[in-house]
Amino acid sequence: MIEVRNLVKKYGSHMAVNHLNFTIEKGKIYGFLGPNGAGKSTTMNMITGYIASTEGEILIDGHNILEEPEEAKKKIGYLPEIPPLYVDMTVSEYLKFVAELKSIPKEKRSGNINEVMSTTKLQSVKDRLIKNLSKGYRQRVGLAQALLGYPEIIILDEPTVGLDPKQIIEIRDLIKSLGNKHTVILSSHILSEVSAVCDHVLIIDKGKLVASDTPENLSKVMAGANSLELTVKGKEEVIRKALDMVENIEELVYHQSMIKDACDFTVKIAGNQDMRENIFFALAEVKCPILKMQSSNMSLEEVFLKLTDDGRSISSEVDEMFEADTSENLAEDSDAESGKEEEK
Ligand SMILES: Nc1ncnc2c1ncn2[C@@H]1O[C@H](COP(=O)(O)OP(=O)(O)OP(=O)(O)O)[C@@H](O)[C@H]1O
Repeated sequence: MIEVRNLVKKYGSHMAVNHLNFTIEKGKIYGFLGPNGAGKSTTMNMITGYIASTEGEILIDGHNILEEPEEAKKKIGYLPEIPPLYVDMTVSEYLKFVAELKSIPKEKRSGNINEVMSTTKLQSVKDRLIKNLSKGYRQRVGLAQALLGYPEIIILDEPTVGLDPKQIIEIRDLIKSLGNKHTVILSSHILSEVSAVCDHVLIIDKGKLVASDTPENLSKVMAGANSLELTVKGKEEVIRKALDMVENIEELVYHQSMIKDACDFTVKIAGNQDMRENIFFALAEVKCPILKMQSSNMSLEEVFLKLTDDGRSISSEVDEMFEADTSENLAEDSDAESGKEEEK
């Protein structure tokens, strides 16, 4: 669907994007994760044809974004970090305007506008001026404009920044539902967002791709091995003997358990094999009940911190921003929803 080959963007001598290579497959939700200044927006702006690359190429369904921009851009709906809204228009006036800009045939415009307003739940505010809407609703208007024209690919740059927790959940649910019909690329520096929404994660740091995998695999691979924490009732020798018979177990480390007559073990498993069922049956056979079995993979947050130098400072920065935004937007939104806004 999207091929990014050897992509470079230089601002003077500063390398904002440093030889990126990746492929985006159809029908998945991709998370583009990285600290501030990692090069996420620059990459998205190149994929959508907003800015030109210094080197390399981007193919959208086989069309080079610089050589065949019309064909390539038709396939993309883009919500930039700051949505390009005309705030003196009403929601429906603005969407009509965008539909015209996107050259959607006249007879299809109102049908398509109604559809995207229904997807983004904008009907109740369709005659409001955009400048009088809360941040959450403005973001939905931005999403609606990206969805007009049925683009196959939807690119969203930090779509939940500045929203309150309720709005964040709504926008995330909306993004998940978009994944049924579209290929979605979502940039974010919020780790929980990426693991909650995305099928695949690309981690970028200082313009370079440092990881590309599913959130689950990233956690496993970074942990060095796939391992389980077990608490089992029974004698250490009996449990050991039973687990020794299970294939793919590389290492068995005993720990004293806090629970009476039980033993704790860390079990390291080869590769990405899921051995939980085999372990269950092996221990059932020797009548040693499992009291706890838990995967001890790294969280995506730990992976991110390990892969990027300044991950830790970024996370706390995000938390602080999030707290500040929350109170501000809750006030703003309660106005919008209770209909206290006056249109000027
Ligand atoms: N127009 C520009 N001129 C010069 N430098 C730029 C320009 N745009 C971006 N940069 C630099 O390129 C690097 C990547 O910026 P970019 O905005 O792509 O990062 P980002 O990952 O999207 O960060 P953020 O999450 O803060 O938006 C940064 O060092 C930034 O300062």
